[in-house]
Amino acid sequence: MATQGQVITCKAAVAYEPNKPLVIEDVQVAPPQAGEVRIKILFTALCHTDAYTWSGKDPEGLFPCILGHEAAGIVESVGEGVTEVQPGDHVIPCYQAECRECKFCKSGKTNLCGKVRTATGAGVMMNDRKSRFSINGKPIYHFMGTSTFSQYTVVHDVSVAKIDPQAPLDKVCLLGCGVPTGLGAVWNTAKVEPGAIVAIFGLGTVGLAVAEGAKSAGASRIIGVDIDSKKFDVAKNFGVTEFVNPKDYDKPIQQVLVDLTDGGVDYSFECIGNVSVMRSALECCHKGWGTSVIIGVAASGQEISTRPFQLVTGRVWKGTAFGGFKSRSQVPWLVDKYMKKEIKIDEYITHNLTLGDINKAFDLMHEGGCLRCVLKMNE
Ligand SMILES: NC(=O)C1=CN([C@@H]2O[C@H](COP(=O)(O)OP(=O)(O)OC[C@H]3O[C@@H](n4cnc5c(N)ncnc54)[C@H](O)[C@@H]3O)[C@@H](O)[C@H]2O)C=CC1
Ligand SMILES: N[C@@H](CCC(=O)N[C@@H](CSC=O)C(=O)NCC(=O)O)C(=O)O
Ligand SMILES: [Zn+2]
Ligand SMILES: [Zn+2]
Repeated sequence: MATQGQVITCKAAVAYEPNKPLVIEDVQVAPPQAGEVRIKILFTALCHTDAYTWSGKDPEGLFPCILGHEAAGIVESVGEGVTEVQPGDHVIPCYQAECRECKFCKSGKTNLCGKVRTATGAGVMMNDRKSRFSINGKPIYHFMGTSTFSQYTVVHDVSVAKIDPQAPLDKVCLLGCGVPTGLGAVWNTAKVEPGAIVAIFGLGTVGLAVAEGAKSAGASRIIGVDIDSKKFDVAKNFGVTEFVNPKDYDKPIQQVLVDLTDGGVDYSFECIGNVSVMRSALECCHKGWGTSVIIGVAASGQEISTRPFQLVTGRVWKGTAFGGFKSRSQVPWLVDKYMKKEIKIDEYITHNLTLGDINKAFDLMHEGGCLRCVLKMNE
């Protein structure tokens, strides 16, 4: 193939500084080294975690960088020793790696993987602790080990899920982050059982995927909590059965939920990234067994708190990354579930734009009507 082993120059959206508009640049993408894969990204969506890092509030945020982590594409070339994918394979880059060899992967207790995490947190590749992206010789940092706001990216081989080539890449790109996170928070982390009462704080893509997961798990009541009442209509289509807007009440929202549910919910999910709401989500849980799962990402310096008595009396506080899914093993399974119409994806896509419109896409994200905006990379 003509580009194998060559530097590729392509378009990418570069974040030079926190909160300054992204700039579409000609970026040089070096060939993959041993254990690395270069991917032609065809579609990427935007996630709120991209906006979070761009805001400057992420302690791991490095600039200049190429953000993006919810995407799909085709393998362009592979480095030495890469055996599980080859050029032409359809893939989803996975910010949560799965090496199957490290202490985390072998524990059977977590989907976190330790193999490349220090490198991805430092915006570089593990082999030489350098970036594969540059502009006229000046390095540009990677982000989350994925950097999908580029027409080509280089990732570690442990961060690539090979998927059904029949799957539409403009849809299954969403399986790179938000939808699996919500579904997995219910199925893997909380393990919601039939009949359970569930409260969901925040009805964006992640919260709606929690609702979808809770409905399929057989929850009897799914209570959506959001300060934007416009979210309620769309949330019904994902399984939410009741709605509560904290702005409509004078008392703390946890008390409202305890009163509505004869003592509290069985499971709650925080899908916002607000530490005060995280407290409410824990404290609306039923004494003795209620479990609250933190999904939202809170800014650097933020801390959670509650009276220890809340835990002494049986409530459980948990968190989840990528919904507890093992990425390389289970993303292909999620793609298959979508192909069999067992999970939704299309319904989360409210906007379609191109890479050149990326700043507009971020503006849309901050407006209430946008769930996921998918960018076509090659226009
Ligand atoms: N743990 C993980 O693996 C992952 C975490 N995330 C995080 O999950 C969070 C949610 O992501 P999205 O659904 O994409 O965000 P989103 O911004 O689309 O949704 C958040 C929702 O919360 C609502 N909201 C805001 N403040 C509120 C309040 N005080 N009370 C009630 N509702 C409130 C908003 O109206 C909105 O509907 C983000 O923090 C994101 O960074 C996202 C993906 C993976
Ligand atoms: N660098 C951030 C980390 C934020 C975070 O918790 N990220 C989630 C994924 S959010 C996706 O949209 C995650 O998987 N965390 C586990 C991990 O290993 O990063 C910060 O420090 O706040
Ligand atoms: Zn994300
Ligand atoms: Zn591992």
